[in-house]
Amino acid sequence: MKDGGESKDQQLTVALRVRPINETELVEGATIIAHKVNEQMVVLMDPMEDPDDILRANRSREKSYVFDVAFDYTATQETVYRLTTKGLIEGVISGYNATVFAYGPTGCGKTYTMLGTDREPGIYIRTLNDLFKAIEETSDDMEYEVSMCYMEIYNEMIRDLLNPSLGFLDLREDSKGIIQVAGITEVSTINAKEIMQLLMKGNKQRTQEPTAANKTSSRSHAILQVTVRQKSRVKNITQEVRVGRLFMIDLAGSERASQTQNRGQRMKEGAHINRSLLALGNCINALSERGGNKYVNYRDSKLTRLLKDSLGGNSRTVMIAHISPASSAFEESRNTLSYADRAKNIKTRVKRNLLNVSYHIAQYTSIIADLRNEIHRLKEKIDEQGLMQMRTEKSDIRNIQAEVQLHTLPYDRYEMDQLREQLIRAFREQMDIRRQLMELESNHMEIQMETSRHFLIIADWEQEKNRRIRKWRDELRRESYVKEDSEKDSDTGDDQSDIVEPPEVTLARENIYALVGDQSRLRRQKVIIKV
Ligand SMILES: Nc1ncnc2c1ncn2[C@@H]1O[C@H](COP(=O)(O)OP(=O)(O)OP(=O)(O)O)[C@@H](O)[C@H]1O
Repeated sequence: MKDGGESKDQQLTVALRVRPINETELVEGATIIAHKVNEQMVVLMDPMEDPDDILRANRSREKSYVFDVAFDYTATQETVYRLTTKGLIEGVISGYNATVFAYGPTGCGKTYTMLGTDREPGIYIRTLNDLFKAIEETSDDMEYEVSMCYMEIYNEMIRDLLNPSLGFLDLREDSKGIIQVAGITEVSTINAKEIMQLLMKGNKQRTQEPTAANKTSSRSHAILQVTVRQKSRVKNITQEVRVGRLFMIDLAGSERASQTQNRGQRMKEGAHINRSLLALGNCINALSERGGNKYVNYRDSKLTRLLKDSLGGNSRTVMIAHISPASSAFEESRNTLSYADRAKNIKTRVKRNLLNVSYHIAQYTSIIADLRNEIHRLKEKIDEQGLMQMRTEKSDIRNIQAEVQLHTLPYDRYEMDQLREQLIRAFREQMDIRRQLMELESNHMEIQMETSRHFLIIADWEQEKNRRIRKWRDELRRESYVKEDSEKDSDTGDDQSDIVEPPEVTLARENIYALVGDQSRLRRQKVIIKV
């Protein structure tokens, strides 16, 4: 894998979604304390504020937070998707990495945003639908391979949600520094309905248990990873493969263990969930430090190891923070808001992932043969146009072919490099001939059109002149009947010398003369082009 050259700093995008207040909260007598003020701002009121408390009287009752985008209970799944994730798709199919993760306390709508329901599908399915559409639109020139895997991290262990029987899987770092889950099932279907079924089925495999805050609380972090490999259909010396990876993550609830009244197993989970989230928080803290000098420890948890590229490295990343609007959730909402607020300072450096796949020697030979044919065809075309014989003895292509025939496998690196260089030269020459030929053809056509236009002006004039002469003769004949003999002797005028050629016709004659000159110059230029 190498740098794609284009690399730029990118701020982590932070969105906030405030879900609708629910029945339980209303029954408990909660009031709404989180309000969306405009497209980016949310205000959180402190429900404990007592107007009679003199000590606190001077403190503000509310705190406002500004994010890249803010949603409240009126936002549809489509709007949330469009304003957070849709814009990442183009990058992913062009070889950039992207990550979207849902963060927030339990029961605040993370799974609703990411997976959604059959009737209100979330970000996963909308992204995949648009991704396949975008691929279809460009698949005339490009060849794509899409694969997906769906996993959970539960108690610091990784499980395959598409095939849980595989047991616990390990994280591995490959030679290019990319973190992979060893042995995970990769699916490569592009049927959106099938994918939704797979995800729904996979989500049922997620470790879910009721907590005091959510009846079907997801105790794990769920990760949907989509890999798009793209290569051009046009044959070239080196085949460039672009690899874009998209992570869509539904994190486990960020609540404190004590708040969900969890004991025993739930407490242990809480500790593990919090270990991952704590590590995530520490990474976010370190990354958001101005100046960026602080050491970032990704190795503290599986989640941060997997998200290393997404947070601090090569990825466009979107965080969607979730809160409840209820007064009973004030503490959690405030924590979530300040966590999300800090994340706004994170910058990532995005680069396109390029992979160069060199052709095998047999393919080089076949490219050389193709090139030879192409050059031969071009030479014939130039000959057809009445050009001189092309100088072929010195053709680089022949030298290349001679080289190829001379050497048999195995090729060492030096020889391969030389061949590659010669091929590139031959490509350039071929392009140059094409370009010159096209220019000549277009000049030739222009001259022909110009000449025809001038000939038309002259032909029109000749017609007009003949018409005038005929008219003059008719008049003369008529007059000769009625006029006396004496008059017959009088001056009849000079028929043709009276008809003066208009200046545009004279100009057309001059232009034709000049164009003939141009044509012979063009012919001389064509002669100069030699392969
Ligand atoms: N924007 C919303 N509109 C309508 N219903 C919502 C919305 N957000 C959440 N809900 C509902 O609230 C409940 C809890 O949401 P969800 O399961 O998505 O929370 P969660 O944050 O994923 O919780 P956990 O961390 O425990 O898994 C669900 O019944 C869900 O349908």
